[in-house]
Amino acid sequence: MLVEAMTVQQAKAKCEEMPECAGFTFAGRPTAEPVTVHFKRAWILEGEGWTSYRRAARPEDSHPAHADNCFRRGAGCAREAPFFHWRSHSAILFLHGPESGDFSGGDFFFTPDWESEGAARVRVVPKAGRLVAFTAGEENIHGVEEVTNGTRCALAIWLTLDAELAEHRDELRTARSLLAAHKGT
Ligand SMILES: O=C(O)CCC(=O)C(=O)O
Ligand SMILES: [Fe+2]
Repeated sequence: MLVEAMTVQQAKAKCEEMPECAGFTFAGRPTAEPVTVHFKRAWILEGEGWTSYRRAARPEDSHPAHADNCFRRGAGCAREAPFFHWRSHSAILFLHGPESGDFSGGDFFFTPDWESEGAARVRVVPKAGRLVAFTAGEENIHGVEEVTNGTRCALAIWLTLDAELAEHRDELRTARSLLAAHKGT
């Protein structure tokens, strides 16, 4: 896909930057000197006397890191339309876990910021009846790691402190009148 002279270190960085890069090869043995690097779209090895580097496949998150009441803007998070800026709290109720055999992977995670490495993540393994609850802002960037098999089900619950923006105001009204009726008894 591309042939260019550079060091192996530079080639690794360049391959990471190109979404289609599967790896690269060059003639000869590993060296710190610049070499003629052949970047590869597909991983087909042929010929002798070449050194090859294959790019490690990074698992894709099934639900990439996000916050529930703002959207990423640079290093920060903009709490404004068109996002669900009125959300104050979130809760995820897991309906099953990997032990059910319904799916593999799919750990819920919190991450300290948008770009953090996987090692910095705090994971919650889904399990039937387990609930994770948190404030909905940028202090709780979270997501779901790759579901590698099957179908994963969870119930997401979002709460707001702004009664005017609640999606189910009729439910609020019903709750209020039930409470009022209860107080009267
Ligand atoms: O499915 C999950 O565990 C989390 C889903 C989530 O974060 C969302 O829908 O905003
Ligand atoms: Fe979320």
